[in-house]
Amino acid sequence: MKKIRVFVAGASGKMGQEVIRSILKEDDLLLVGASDTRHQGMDVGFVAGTQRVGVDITGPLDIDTLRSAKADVLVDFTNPQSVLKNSKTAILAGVVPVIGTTGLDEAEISEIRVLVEKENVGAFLAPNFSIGAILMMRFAKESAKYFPHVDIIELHHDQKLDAPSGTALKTAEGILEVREPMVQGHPNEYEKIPGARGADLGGIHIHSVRLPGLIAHQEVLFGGLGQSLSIRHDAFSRETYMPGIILSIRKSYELTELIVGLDNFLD
Ligand SMILES: NC(=O)C1=CN([C@@H]2O[C@H](COP(=O)(O)OP(=O)(O)OC[C@H]3O[C@@H](n4cnc5c(N)ncnc54)[C@H](OP(=O)(O)O)[C@@H]3O)[C@@H](O)[C@H]2O)C=CC1
Ligand SMILES: O=C(O)C1=N[C@H](C(=O)O)C[C@H](O)C1
Repeated sequence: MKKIRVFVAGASGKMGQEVIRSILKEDDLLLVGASDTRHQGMDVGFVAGTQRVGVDITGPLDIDTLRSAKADVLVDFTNPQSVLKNSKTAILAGVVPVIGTTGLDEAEISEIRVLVEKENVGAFLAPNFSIGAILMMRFAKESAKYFPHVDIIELHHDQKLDAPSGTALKTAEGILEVREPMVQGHPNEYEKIPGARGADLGGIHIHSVRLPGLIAHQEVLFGGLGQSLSIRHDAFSRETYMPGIILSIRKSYELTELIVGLDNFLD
């Protein structure tokens, strides 16, 4: 059986550790390397609280390390400042990046697309790997055809760097595919404190809550005549992302184009 060779960037992080634990359980996946700014030189199995696996954490990624690991896929859960460089390094090394890190803007995604086409090496990007979150986005897009007035409230742990979340942005972008940009609320409304109405994408207001104790939660709130509709997803642990990540590794390792969104891999 062909084993898919996987390198994990952000190996010491909250997601990286969980991803490593999951990879080690799959017979067709082989962990061939790990990088992080923390725990350098330590065995990843030890860091992720599993068996010793003999893969030590190296520092920030470079092309030679990736090439010598003979990786097929780079799974990236680092941070918004590192993800573009890591993804480009992977593509230049002939390795398909599976990008979970959020915070890439449109121009950066275009840069990846251009490099993918030039190098004929694929890439996969998903702001959310949880099936429940994908369904929330799908139902929100459907609902917006009938309820054009919508606010998004996303709630995350207080260590999150980017706001709004990648999921909130993807939800709003999906809604804007079926409902024209428009002004919501009173045309003469004003903010007594800047930001009171949240971020605005095509009239959709996005509110970002950051509190200790939370993991990842989002409510898409629609208002209509005499009624409202709420679509809510709650991630209570990071295990929720693992089936989607494992599926994406299996579907991505032979890609030669950029694909965005886990929904592309679901029936
Ligand atoms: N797509 C999805 O379904 C999900 C996406 N995410 C996203 O994943 C990202 C990571 O989240 P999370 O695990 O919670 O974050 P953490 O901060 O817990 O982990 C990130 C890790 O990456 C390290 N790191 C930073 N720069 C580099 C680099 N250049 N090379 C290697 N490692 C590096 C960090 O080290 P240091 O602290 O020293 O900087 C840290 O150990 C975020 O963008 C988050 O939004 C999270 C959950 C689900
Ligand atoms: O930082 C997180 O934790 C998460 N980030 C992703 C996002 O920005 O949407 C996915 C999920 O919400 C968890």
